[in-house]
Amino acid sequence: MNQTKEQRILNFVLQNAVRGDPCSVLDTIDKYCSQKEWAMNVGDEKGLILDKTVEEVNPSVALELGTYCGYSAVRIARLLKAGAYLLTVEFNPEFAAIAKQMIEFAGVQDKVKLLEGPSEEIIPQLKKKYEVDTLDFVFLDHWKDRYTPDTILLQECNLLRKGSVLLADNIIFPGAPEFLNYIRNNPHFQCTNYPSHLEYMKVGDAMEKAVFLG
Ligand SMILES: CCc1ncnc2c1ncn2[C@@H]1O[C@H](/C=C/CNC(=O)c2cc(-c3ccc(F)cc3)cc(O)c2O)[C@@H](O)[C@H]1O
Ligand SMILES: [Mg+2]
Repeated sequence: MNQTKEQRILNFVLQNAVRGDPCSVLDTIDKYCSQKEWAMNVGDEKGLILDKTVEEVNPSVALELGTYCGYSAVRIARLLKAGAYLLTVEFNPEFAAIAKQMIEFAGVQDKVKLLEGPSEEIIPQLKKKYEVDTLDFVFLDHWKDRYTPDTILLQECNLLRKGSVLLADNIIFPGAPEFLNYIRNNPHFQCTNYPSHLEYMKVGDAMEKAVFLG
């Protein structure tokens, strides 16, 4: 049975990256996906915007929607302080299995909890089942038409507090126009746009930061 692209990416990491070294895992994925097979990781250029935002927020509890192969989970987890952790949500079992191995190989498994299932089911469970009080940082990188309903759900579940930071990928390409309209016209959020490029391509893209004002 021939391999999937995601399995090829994982195998390339297992054979070429340094076990326990998150930066080497990120560099190896970026090398494979820029030279051999494109894949929808946030990538090295937008990854720097993600890094800066995570460092600025310095979250104790972070949430990621859309784990995929685990690239941004490794990217975020490597920057978390002692005792801080990332909850990452993925509903495709194959991708979840790949991401789990990627996270473990990078050595950040103690900081990452991979939650398998659709975000609309997981988000309402975060307080009771996963003992979350509020979220300091949320990275949105799943289906683009889910950004708005999940942002509304996070508010309904009282998971955001004054100063919680959302960062959304792909504002330009593939685009999240409905989310952009929602969040920029919402008086409870202070938005900032970060122009960049689509991962591994010369196509324009951007990330949007939205700080919850309470
Ligand atoms: C039900 C809610 C829900 N709950 C839990 N997990 C969920 C979920 N909805 C989705 N997932 C998982 O998240 C990942 C999907 C991510 C979706 N991302 C893009 O579509 C995207 C596309 C391009 C691009 C494509 C083609 C181009 F030509 C150019 C650019 C670039 C990018 O950076 C992109 O992020 C997968 O693992 C899903 O299984
Ligand atoms: Mg993306």
